[in-house]
Amino acid sequence: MGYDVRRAGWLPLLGVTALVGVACNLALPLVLGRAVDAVITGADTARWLGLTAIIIAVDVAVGVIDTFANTAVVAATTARLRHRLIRHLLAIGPAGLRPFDSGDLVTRLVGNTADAARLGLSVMLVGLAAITPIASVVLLAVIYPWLVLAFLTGLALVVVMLRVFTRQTGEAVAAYQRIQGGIAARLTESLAGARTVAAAGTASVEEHRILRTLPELHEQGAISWRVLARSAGQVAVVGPTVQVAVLIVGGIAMVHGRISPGDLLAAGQYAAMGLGLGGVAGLLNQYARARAGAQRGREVLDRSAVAYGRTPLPAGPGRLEFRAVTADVGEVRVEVDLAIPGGAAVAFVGVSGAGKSVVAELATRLREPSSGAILLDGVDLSELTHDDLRSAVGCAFARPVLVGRTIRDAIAPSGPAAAVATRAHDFIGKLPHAYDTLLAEAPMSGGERQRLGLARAWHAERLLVLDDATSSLDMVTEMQISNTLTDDAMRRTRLIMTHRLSTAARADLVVWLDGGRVRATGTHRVLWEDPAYREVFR
Ligand SMILES: Nc1ncnc2c1ncn2[C@@H]1O[C@H](COP(=O)(O)OP(=O)(O)OP(=O)(O)O)[C@@H](O)[C@H]1O
Repeated sequence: MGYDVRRAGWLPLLGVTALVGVACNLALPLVLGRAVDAVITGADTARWLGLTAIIIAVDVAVGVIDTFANTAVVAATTARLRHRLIRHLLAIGPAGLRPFDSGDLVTRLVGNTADAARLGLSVMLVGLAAITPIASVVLLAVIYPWLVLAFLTGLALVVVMLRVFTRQTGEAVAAYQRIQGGIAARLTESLAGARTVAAAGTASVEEHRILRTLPELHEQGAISWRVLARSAGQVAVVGPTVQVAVLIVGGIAMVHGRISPGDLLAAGQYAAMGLGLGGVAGLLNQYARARAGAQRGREVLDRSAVAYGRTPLPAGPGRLEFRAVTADVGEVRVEVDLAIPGGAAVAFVGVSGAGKSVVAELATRLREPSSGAILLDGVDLSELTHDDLRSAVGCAFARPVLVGRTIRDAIAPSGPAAAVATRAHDFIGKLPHAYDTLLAEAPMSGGERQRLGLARAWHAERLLVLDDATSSLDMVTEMQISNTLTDDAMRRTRLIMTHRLSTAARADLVVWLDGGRVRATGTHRVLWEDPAYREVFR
């Protein structure tokens, strides 16, 4: 998928207005020269002065349209890029996003998209900027061919300077954006752990850690400006020198009667316009920022989105099969070969790090297996359509992140009935606006958050996976939810990753994980005979 930032409704209009603007600028010296000659000779004065006025008026008009369209193009393109990036970010899934820091992603999405939105525009403007020097050469040749020689010498110098400028500025800008992303990443990390930082009293250490690359950021910013200033200075020296050379050649030609005073005036202006590439340095700087911003967006878009299949989920009891499944998680390999009967309540137990969460992610397709297949009622999860998979399978986590504005949003697509089943309804009823209470105005305990997380997952029609999702609940509430779970009225298949003995004891079946593998399966009562199994619950 490309990162096309050139498609925008206003861009063609901008191209036309910019082109008209360039044409006006190029025509003006010639027409002005004619007007001067007309004033000297007394012939056609009104015609040339009138034409001069028209050109100036058109130039002003396109300038106004240009400013408006410029803003419109950048705003519309920025919005489009942000939509596209957000859509893609959410489609990549947790596994694909792992290499990125969230703060860095925010920078890419907010700041870098605004830069990237100028890519099409700056490519067009840099392209149009080349018209003026080329046309100036042609027009100087039309006025008097020898003028071209003086002019080209200066132009060659300026082009070399701008090439050096483009390279240096591109490097500095890319480094600047990368360092900015790093600062944002550390800041988000720190904000997420604000409580830990406060408790440890390490705020100043954090401040230094977050901003430790500030000197490098400053250095890269300074390099960009130094490069820009140097180029502008060089162009400022070369420009007038070449203009003087053109005027000397032109002056001699005028003395010999080869060109008119008006021509000399026009030649002087073309020399200045053709070499007045100081503005191009600014454009190239904008182009470098846009390119670097687009590159950072492309890195995200290059990560492939989770692909869903086209197979609808057939009717079935919710039988879940792990067929020779392996999953490589960092250095660890999890291996599972297992068939879970439909409608069973299965507890997955094992010491910390045994692989319970990895199995939960695999069962809900939040992680892809490295090999093997996971089937729900005979269909590989990866072949199921998005809607069938997500309505059939739900997952609740130990530390749920509540998203949305209100409590109602946070448990959607489930509704109040799910909140009743997961014992969340009682505390929701005590909130000022019950289900319409804003999340920001509803301070919640860990257990209450877990109950909302459970309610959210409750919509699952066939497979419900609870990854330590009741670990913060008090004994009574946990027991109540366990009862609802073990006597599930919807007869769904339930995988319950747990450290709790009572949950394992109530399950139809226990899968004992050890070092990423299934060590044994059976009922809790039978497994309990094994001292090593009993050790898991110590
Ligand atoms: N993103 C990751 N990168 C590298 N290793 C990981 C990652 N996630 C998990 N692991 C490793 O995979 C193994 C299994 O982890 P998992 O979270 O599934 O254990 P768990 O049984 O759920 O533990 P707990 O009971 O503490 O939640 C562990 O060794 C863990 O360190």
